[in-house]
Amino acid sequence: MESFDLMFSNFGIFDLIDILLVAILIYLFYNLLRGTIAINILIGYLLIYLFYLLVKSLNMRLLTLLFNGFFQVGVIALIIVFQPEIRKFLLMIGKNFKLYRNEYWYRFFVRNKTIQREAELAQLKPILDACKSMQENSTGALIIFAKNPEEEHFYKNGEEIDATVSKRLLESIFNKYSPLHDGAVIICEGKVMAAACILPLTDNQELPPYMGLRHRAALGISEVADVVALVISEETGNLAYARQGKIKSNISLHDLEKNLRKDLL
Ligand SMILES: Nc1ncnc2c1ncn2[C@@H]1O[C@H](COP(=O)(O)OP(=O)(O)OP(=O)(O)O)[C@@H](O)[C@H]1O
Repeated sequence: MESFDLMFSNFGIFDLIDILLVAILIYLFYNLLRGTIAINILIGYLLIYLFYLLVKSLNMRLLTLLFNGFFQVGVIALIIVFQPEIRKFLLMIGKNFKLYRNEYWYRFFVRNKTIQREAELAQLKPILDACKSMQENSTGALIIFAKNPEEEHFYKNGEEIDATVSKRLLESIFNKYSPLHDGAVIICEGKVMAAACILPLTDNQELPPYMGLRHRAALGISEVADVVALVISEETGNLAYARQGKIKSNISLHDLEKNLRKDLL
């Protein structure tokens, strides 16, 4: 009881902040793992650890020795097993930091708002027009908006295009008779960089059944790269929008424009 009192007599504001920060980190990490098979791996690992504590307290030497060896390389094993999740986690932190040093303030304070709006609309118009027409014709499409072509390697497996974005170009690529219609188109800095790209699929198990491979590829790439992924469903013509490992389905063209403006421009 005395040691308990002693422990709390030293408890200060920084301890409270410390605990809060750890709780936030655990919550963020749990959020990343939720719905993926990684959460099952973590639960398995924790169960083995509990079993290890049990055999240790019962003084079962042979089993303790065995588990000791396992847990000595535990941290390295965890880093290897959770490598994709740790990567996503770091990416998430980096991205949020980047938000503060983008051109938001410059644009907000310095540039004339009308000119800015016109320029933004001009950039988005061919994409929005193509989406509208593909929606009406129920043409399936997967479009990735990348921010930095140098950083991203996921489109290297597709067909390099490097052409200015236009409505007709997007429609031609996703026309079901086009040899390039399968896979994703990558747009970066106003250019169609590549088409027919194969993207990593998400292993999220909470997706509704109507989200097939196209949606899984959109969500998958948004989990591992700083991109926006847009899906037009071939079956329903619905639009879905994925970013930072989250996907919103059935969004309107108006919401699409708003989101693209917010996330890309
Ligand atoms: N790994 C991948 N990377 C990029 N595109 C992919 C990938 N896997 C599948 N696709 C695309 O998704 C198409 C198949 O989509 P599927 O019908 O499974 O998806 P969906 O999410 O149900 O969408 P839809 O509502 O359009 O049917 C393929 O023809 C291909 O163009």
